[in-house]
Amino acid sequence: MGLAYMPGFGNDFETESLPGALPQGQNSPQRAPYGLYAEQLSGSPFTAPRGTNERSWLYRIRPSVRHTSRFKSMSAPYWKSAPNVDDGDLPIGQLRWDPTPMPNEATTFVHGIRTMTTAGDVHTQVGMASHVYAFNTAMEDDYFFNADGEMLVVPQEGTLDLFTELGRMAVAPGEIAIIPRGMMVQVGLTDGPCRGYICENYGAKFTLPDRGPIGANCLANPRDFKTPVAAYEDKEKPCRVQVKWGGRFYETEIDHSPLDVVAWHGNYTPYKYDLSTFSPVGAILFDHPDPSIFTVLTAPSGEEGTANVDFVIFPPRWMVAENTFRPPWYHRNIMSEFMGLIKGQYDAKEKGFVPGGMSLHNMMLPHGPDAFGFEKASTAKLEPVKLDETMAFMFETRYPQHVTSYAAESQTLQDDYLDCWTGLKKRFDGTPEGNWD
Ligand SMILES: O=C(O)Cc1cc(O)ccc1O
Ligand SMILES: [Fe+2]
Repeated sequence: MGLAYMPGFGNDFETESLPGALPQGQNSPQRAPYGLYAEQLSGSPFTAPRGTNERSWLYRIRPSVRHTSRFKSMSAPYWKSAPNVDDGDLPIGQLRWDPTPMPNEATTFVHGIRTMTTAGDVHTQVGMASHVYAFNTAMEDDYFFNADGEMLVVPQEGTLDLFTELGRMAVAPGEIAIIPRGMMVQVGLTDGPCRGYICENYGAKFTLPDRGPIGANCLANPRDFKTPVAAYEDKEKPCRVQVKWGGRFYETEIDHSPLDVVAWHGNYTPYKYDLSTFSPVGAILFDHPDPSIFTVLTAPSGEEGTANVDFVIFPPRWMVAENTFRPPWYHRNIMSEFMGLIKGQYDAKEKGFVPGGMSLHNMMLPHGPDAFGFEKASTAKLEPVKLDETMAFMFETRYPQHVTSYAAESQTLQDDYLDCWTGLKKRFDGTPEGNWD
């Protein structure tokens, strides 16, 4: 697929797939070019301050009100929303899962989503959900939008073809994509079955974190975010629009494709980002910094420095710190940490946490390197070491993450996760050196 993208984060873009399709100098001409309908998609209240005001103007073959009528409920039993109170008494402990198996039957993206955790309350636009997806079949005449939140998609296997209202993106493992709240999408695949993770963000949109004293460069740079150019289909045949709204699912039949936006302008857009363009900043003399230095995107909660959810990565990097225990320290955290592994190994858990797997270290629950990792890092010669061919990530939220019954009862849940810490011996023997035998 030779797809084209426009660079920049939060830019005001304009794009047309037919010459002259985009009105110039105004949004609502009496008649839009090509007989298109003008429609505004508001991603923020009209009155939001400039810095967070987001909307796009879409010029489309039919207005989307022609795409959304007579909804009937649809079943998507594994996609849960917060508060997920029906699932009863579920484990709070440190949890870890093996990779979700690929489905055996034909499964599309929407039906291949399994919720692992939910946090906050979808009805008040607070919190998030962590999902896995595994699917093997392209959506043909099905289209989907999620009114409950934006979706941060983190592929682990297989390249996604995300055909959104504003254009088309190919998103491979090592890249991420954002599908804005309310934006129509059709998900296809290009190179076999797909698996990955989704952060469904019910709250304020993801944005770039401030860099503070780091300055004007490094971490995720705005130019590396890519928004698709306009693309449309003029398809007249029976189709379905599937909707997630208020934690429930609905479906409606229509007689044409809703991906009929010929031109658009604005700043409420889907985008993708290649994680290898993240320029990490880290410890160049001693100690292990807080993982917030690796924040790619942050979704604020309204309380300063307290994210509704952060998306943090652990990319390839050099470890050079002197006289330092280099892996993550032992930790208890008011924030809740859901982690996944896209490829390679994670330095706190060389075994057991595998690509496609997941872990959950919930609010105030202790965690840290396993016994093997502790031993190794405590005795290693501290030369410069490159952690290479690796990419782990974390969805870190201020709200406790409640596991779903699917996650708690899954065959992939590791019963023996806690054992990874049992080998942590008492080293204290009253001498300043401690006992390292
Ligand atoms: O592995 C984790 O739990 C994530 C994590 C990484 C790190 O470098 C420091 C703290 C932390 O919680
Ligand atoms: Fe942690």
